[in-house]
Amino acid sequence: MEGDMSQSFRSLASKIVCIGRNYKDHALELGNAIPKKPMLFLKSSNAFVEEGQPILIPPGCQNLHQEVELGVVIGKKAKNVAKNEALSYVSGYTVALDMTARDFQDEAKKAGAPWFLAKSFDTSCPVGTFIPKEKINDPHDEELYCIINGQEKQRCRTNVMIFDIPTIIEYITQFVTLEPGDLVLTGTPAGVSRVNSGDVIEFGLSGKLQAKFHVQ
Ligand SMILES: O=C(O)/C=C/C(=O)CC(=O)C(=O)O
Ligand SMILES: [Mg+2]
Repeated sequence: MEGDMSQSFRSLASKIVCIGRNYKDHALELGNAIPKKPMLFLKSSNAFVEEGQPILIPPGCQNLHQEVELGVVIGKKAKNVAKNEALSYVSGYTVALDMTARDFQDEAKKAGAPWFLAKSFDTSCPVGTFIPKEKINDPHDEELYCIINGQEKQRCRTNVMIFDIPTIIEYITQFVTLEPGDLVLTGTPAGVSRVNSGDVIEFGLSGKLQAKFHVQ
């Protein structure tokens, strides 16, 4: 299973479960309260794009933001998984952008409506390469970064996540079965910003993964 996933896990990524407000500084930069339990939303598989494909700005969006996030790739079917076993369901990691149409999201928040269009439009999840779990000793001791047009926007260690990966997997699998190839995005640190047509976004995990995407 894990060997098969070393080149690309695109065809396996049937769903992308995202955690929101999982870094205190990001929750605060958008004026949100610190969550008491993981906050979940979903991106559909059409959001997934790999290097070489452009990031598209959805029609009418005036404020598209990048959010760099550590991605957890699920290796086997997971339902009602206990925290102490959760990492055995992980086949590896990646880094992704949770592209967010912030103006659509603000409108949805005001209306008490779902974030679907803000978060799950085509190309809203650019994803780097797959890193087998053996190459990451501790996913909570890594550094995420994001650079736009050569200017650093986000850099943060993963140890400051509010809910760690075992807690996230235990929580999700009480409600939703995770399948092999599913991707769990663990939330973004502070530094989200507006991106525009023509921008070049480079992001990754220091020393382990680098990815580059163009905004069309
Ligand atoms: O509540 C908001 O205004 C925005 C929240 C997010 O977009 C949450 C995330 O996707 C995240 O924290 O990574
Ligand atoms: Mg996010």
